[in-house]
Amino acid sequence: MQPDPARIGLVEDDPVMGGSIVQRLELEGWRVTWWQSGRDAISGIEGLSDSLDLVICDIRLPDISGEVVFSELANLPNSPPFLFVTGHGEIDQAVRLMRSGAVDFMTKPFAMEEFLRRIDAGRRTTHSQLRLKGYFLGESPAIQHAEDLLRRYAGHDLPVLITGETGSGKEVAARLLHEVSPRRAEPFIAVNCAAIPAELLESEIFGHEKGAFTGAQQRHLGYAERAGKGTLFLDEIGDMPMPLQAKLLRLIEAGSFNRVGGETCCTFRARVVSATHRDLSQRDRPSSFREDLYFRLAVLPVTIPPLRERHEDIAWLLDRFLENAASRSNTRIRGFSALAEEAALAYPWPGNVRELRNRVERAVALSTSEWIMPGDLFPERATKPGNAAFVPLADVRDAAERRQIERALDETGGQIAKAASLLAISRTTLWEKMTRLGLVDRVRSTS
Ligand SMILES: Nc1ncnc2c1ncn2[C@@H]1O[C@H](COP(=O)(O)OP(=O)(O)OP(=O)(O)O)[C@@H](O)[C@H]1O
Repeated sequence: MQPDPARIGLVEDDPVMGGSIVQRLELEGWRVTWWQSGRDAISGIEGLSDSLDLVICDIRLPDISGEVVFSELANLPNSPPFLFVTGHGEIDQAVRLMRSGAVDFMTKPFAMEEFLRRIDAGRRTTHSQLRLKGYFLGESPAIQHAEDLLRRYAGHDLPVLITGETGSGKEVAARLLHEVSPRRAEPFIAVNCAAIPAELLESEIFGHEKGAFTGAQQRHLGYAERAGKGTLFLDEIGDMPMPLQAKLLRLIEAGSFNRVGGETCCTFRARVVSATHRDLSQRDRPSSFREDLYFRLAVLPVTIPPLRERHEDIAWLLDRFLENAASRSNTRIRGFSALAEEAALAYPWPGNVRELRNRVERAVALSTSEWIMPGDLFPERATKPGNAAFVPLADVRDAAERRQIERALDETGGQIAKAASLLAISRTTLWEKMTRLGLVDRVRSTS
């Protein structure tokens, strides 16, 4: 199944289950170390942590729970990824563990082929390969954390709720989730619940039979049916009218629905992924949103942070959208001026990524020089001084210094002496700045 033999740790107290897992994994060519209690596993894994590619851990153990094993080992410098094996009643706990960093979970009973596939996907080598390929959503630790979660959620059929401000990239995240899931060859159907008039939404989602209402001249298949075995993405779910919420709950819980005016019960096979810019959690949920539906939709939650909380992505997105816009037009623009970049880093981006994309596209269309200037990105500032939001000057300087240092280190393959010379500062000054800005990991050689 895989070229290199993996080293797997197994924490399972049931001798029959444990024995058969060990036998099967060894047949696959993997080396397995088996512990039958949580305490034995903690001391065993501590000693082997570096060399284990994955730990498969039962949640219910005779002495302590698998959750305690995981949390006690989580702080090891090179702690291995954990795949949990759970009973049906423990899904909530498994989901909580995934949110705190476990790589995956399987519910008993499971098919061995699927189990092997999950082990192969979750083990450490695959993860480092994934890292090497880079992330799709951005460069900041915050967005990479969200992307890691989405990739972990991809192998499951449970509903996912994506929360984030308008324009932050919730639909992009939903599409990524679909693309990395086993459903990728099936349809991805996106429905914006806020954009469709309430009286049409039911027949748009569930379809209708001929004659169901005036004007229904033929049978119409709704989004739920057209999604097939793919993904049904319900955007702005917080705007779904109350009467439809009950029908949606049935769609998810029973896996079935009726077309409007129809008697036949249709089977629903798609995965539901929904998104909202509102906080639908218990604390702030509007009374117009059903609590039971919220819990059903949010089994696997993920938050897309606003752009102002992920500065590292601003420069990355600027370059990406500039490249896109430039490839579509016959532009002679070579890039962003340092001042334009600083202005972008200092701006709070209330409209998030969508606003950044629009501003770059407009700047490319209107700029008259080879380098995009602050006024191209923020033309309104020229006419409305004082309108722009302010951030501390020190933050602007740090962001600009970080970006230039990162560029110099990239250019020199992480060699501090050469980078210092490119930046026309001493090695000591560069080192001090890198320490302050948290960039010391980028250094390869201090020669
Ligand atoms: N990580 C990203 N990489 C590239 N483009 C992105 C990224 N995130 C968002 N975008 C772009 O930003 C715009 C808004 O993204 P998207 O529609 O996914 O946001 P949203 O949160 O779903 O918005 P809304 O709340 O309005 O539904 C789109 O043009 C999208 O292509």
